[in-house]
Amino acid sequence: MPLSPSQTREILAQIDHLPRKHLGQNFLVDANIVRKSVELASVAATDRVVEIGPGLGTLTRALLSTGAQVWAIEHDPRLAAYLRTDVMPDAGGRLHLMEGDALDAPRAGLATNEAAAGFKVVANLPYAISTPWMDSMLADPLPQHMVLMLQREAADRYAAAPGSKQFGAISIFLQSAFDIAPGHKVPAACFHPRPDIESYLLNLVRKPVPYLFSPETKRLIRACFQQRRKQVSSLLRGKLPDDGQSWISTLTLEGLDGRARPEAIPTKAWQRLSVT
Ligand SMILES: C[S@@+](CC[C@H](N)C(=O)[O-])C[C@H]1O[C@@H](n2cnc3c(N)ncnc32)[C@H](O)[C@@H]1O
Repeated sequence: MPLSPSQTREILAQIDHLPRKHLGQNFLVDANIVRKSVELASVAATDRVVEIGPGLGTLTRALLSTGAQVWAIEHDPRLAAYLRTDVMPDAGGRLHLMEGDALDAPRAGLATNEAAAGFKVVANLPYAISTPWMDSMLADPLPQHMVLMLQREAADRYAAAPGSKQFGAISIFLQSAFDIAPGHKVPAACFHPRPDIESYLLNLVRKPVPYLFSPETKRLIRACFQQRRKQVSSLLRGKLPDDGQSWISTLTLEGLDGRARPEAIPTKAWQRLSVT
């Protein structure tokens, strides 16, 4: 059973720990959401699962109870010490815990050759790192499935459709590699302490043929969205050998032309842009 709010408060008192806001320490205290996270990712005994920020191990224990192998990375030394003494001994050698920053080890120490054989990510992400961490996950080998607790605003940006204000570079990169399956709204009452924002459980399934952008193309797309009110023809002037004219001419496939603003251009069209 996941930790209740009072058990969470008790453990935090025992280890003399005050939740740290800058590390996004809002611990899950809702059994239903913990169960849903594991179920949405269909975690099974044969799976390798990466967890970012295991905290007090609520989600970690639920993942381990399926029989899966779990690779987890925790930045807070006091929480990492608690996990080593209180969660690891019950894990039968299936919890591979790292202490450190997930931005330095986005797959929590899961080796590339093992990741290539298939892995999933299930995590209640620390909000401050969600976008840079996500960006680093959008590389080979991609996870088969990710179920991520996110700030509602971030989830809306990741899932945004062209034409909306939230549509940006990260929406394009993510939606080129993953399909967005139904997720869940998560109220603040599911966490201790309660965050002052709404959360969302985002459910991402790797596409049968995922598309990954090169780092150079990513940089160019990001630069375009930094001036999202400008037309693409002026944004690309001087940035590509032909000022982007050959790519711009393909926008007619979408009924668009060089006057289009970045947010109006659909993901498929951005995939035709390539910086070499
Ligand atoms: C939202 S809490 C989730 C805790 C736990 N998984 C749960 O659901 O109750 C985020 C966790 O990520 C940890 N964290 C914050 N920044 C981190 C980083 N850069 N790398 C790894 N862990 C981080 C925090 O210390 C905290 O334990």
